[in-house]
Amino acid sequence: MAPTITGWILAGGRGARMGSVDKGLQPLGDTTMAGRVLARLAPQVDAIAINANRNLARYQAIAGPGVAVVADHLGGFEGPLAGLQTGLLYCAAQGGAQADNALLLTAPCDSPFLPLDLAARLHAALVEHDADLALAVTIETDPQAPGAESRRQRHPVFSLLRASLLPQLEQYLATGARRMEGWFQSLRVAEVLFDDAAAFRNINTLEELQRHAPAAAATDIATATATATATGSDNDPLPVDQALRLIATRVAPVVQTETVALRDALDRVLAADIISPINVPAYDNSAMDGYALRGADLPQSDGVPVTLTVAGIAYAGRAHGGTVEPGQCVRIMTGAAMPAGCDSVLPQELAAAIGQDSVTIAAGSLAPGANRRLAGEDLALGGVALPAGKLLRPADLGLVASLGIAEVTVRRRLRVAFFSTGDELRALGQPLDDGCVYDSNRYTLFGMLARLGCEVIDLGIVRDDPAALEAALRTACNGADAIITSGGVSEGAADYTRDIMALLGDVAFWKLAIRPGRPLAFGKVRDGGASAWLFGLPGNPVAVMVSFYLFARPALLRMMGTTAAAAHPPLLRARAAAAMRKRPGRTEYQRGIVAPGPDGAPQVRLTGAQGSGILSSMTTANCIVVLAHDQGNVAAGDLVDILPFEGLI
Ligand SMILES: Nc1nc2c(c(=O)[nH]1)N[C@H]1C(S)=C(S)[C@@H](COP(=O)(O)OP(=O)(O)OC[C@H]3O[C@@H](n4cnc5c(N)ncnc54)[C@H](O)[C@@H]3O)O[C@H]1N2
Ligand code: MOO
Ligand SMILES: [Mg+2]
Repeated sequence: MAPTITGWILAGGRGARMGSVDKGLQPLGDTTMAGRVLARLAPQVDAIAINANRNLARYQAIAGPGVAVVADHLGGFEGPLAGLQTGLLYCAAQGGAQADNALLLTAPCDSPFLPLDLAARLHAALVEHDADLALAVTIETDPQAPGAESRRQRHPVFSLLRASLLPQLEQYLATGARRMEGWFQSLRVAEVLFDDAAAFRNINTLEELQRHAPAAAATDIATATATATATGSDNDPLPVDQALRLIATRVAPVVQTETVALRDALDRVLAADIISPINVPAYDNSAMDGYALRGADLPQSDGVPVTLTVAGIAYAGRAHGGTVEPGQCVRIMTGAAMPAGCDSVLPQELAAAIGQDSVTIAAGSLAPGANRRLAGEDLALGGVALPAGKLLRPADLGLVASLGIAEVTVRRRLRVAFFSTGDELRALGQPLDDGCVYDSNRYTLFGMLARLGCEVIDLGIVRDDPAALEAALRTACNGADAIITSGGVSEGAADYTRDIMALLGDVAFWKLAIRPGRPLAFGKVRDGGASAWLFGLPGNPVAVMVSFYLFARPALLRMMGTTAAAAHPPLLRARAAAAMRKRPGRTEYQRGIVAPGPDGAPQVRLTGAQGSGILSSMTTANCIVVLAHDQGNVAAGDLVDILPFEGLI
């Protein structure tokens, strides 16, 4: 299960070095220090809250509704460790079923330049080292003494920790100790080195604040570059989970909603919980065709048979009006309301004898209460029938209909622009000149986007020409929420995508530790006031599909407003029919065909050559075999992970 990360902004200090002002409330650019930290942290986490000990109402105004502002559990400005404790208590209170998996990410309110990949990188380290806590580290050099030795600086207030540490922290606090680093000594701590020390700089004095205010507007761009430094290079490609995390922490659901007729809601994302206005079923009813009776009338388990008088008949939609007296029963059909007084139904085939107006029941043939469907047993009045974020499937339409609801509010459709790049590409209908290929990526992309229910904007083929590329991206920004391109992201002499994307926005280029799909660009591109998230996918036809499914699709689903669970379908296990070659140190996505093996359990074989230009392998396959980062060669008979292409729905 994916962890839930709660962002926790530490704003509970006295601000001693700022003349006791409330640091988080100091204006910075067009917002406040805390507002800025909130804006940078919120996209990285699942939930966020502010920890403040003064001016709670003003913090609430900055945070807006839905963001909690929480004062320290220990009163009296006891320092950041008390803030941490309050954060862990907050997680526990929110926790529910997720509690074991909950994480807290702290950041101080006076660090308006904090990295946009803070959560992603700390989380990756926490998992990799199976640590209790991950914290940020930078290398500091003294600007006054450039030649002097640099030192490692830990930033304990930028920590990601497991919410389950609360009892340990309470024990530590009970000793009277209050130092963060003191407590950390008892924990498994993973350090994460960030290149950009300036991102962690905090503002301590009013003079510093004045100095930084003008620069604040420019920091989005500066930190975009910091994000880009998490790039992964040829020698050190970025693992899949880090890239996914980075993407997930940045994109947010579209805000607009629309109300549509129930049938039009198929494959759309529910914008608000559907609360059941009725009980379903609305009344107790029979699950069987047979005889409704009083459980108390049934024979003792070792007793003699009982004969009941049939006092009437109940149909679905036509109830038996009267009350059933002891010794009586009612002939009843499936779905008919239970007559007053009855609590059990004898299926007719279980009757020992059926007479003209009587039924005989043998001992032990029925338990009291059997075959009665209770009012509200499917959906209870006032309960959440479907949660916001649900991608509506056929069953969901039926469920909503069972509540009598004819229209639902869904998020608006995502608008996705896409184009192919390459001088060698020819559109369908054109002659295939020497050295050219037909543009197939726009068709696979169209299909994949249409399946997601996106509004697609096809911008055609764009030449390997910087000006043409720039124009296409600018056009795409206007009117699209996301842009998908294929080709030109590698390092060939005609691969311009990277330069133009960087020119137009904040784009990270990665070499991913995967195959296929190594080069990938992700980020935001802008044109005037318009902007869109951009996925620059590699050109090879299999790479474009694999990188779409693995990276773009989950991000688009999140933008559509689905819950994280929907964005990542579960991997299943199948037995390898034959050996598979696999190099450790990268995740490999091989095309497979899964079918029942000799024992009936799923067995998978590869489609043959796995080159990333062999598109036919994608049409032959019915699944992707996912071979994990650290995994080596697979022997015949080993279990491997697979991602099936087709779901039932
Ligand atoms: N020196 C290096 N070369 C390459 C590397 C590398 O790391 N170092 N990575 C290789 C990998 S892996 C891939 S994938 C590709 C990615 O290249 P680009 O994104 O720059 O894509 P192009 O060069 O434009 O095209 C690659 C390939 O795909 C064909 N293609 C492109 N678009 C389409 C389309 N719409 N329909 C059909 N086929 C398409 C194109 O003709 C090329 O054959 O770079 C490797 N090189
Ligand atoms: O991404 Mo490339 O297709 O790995 O070959
Ligand atoms: Mg290329």
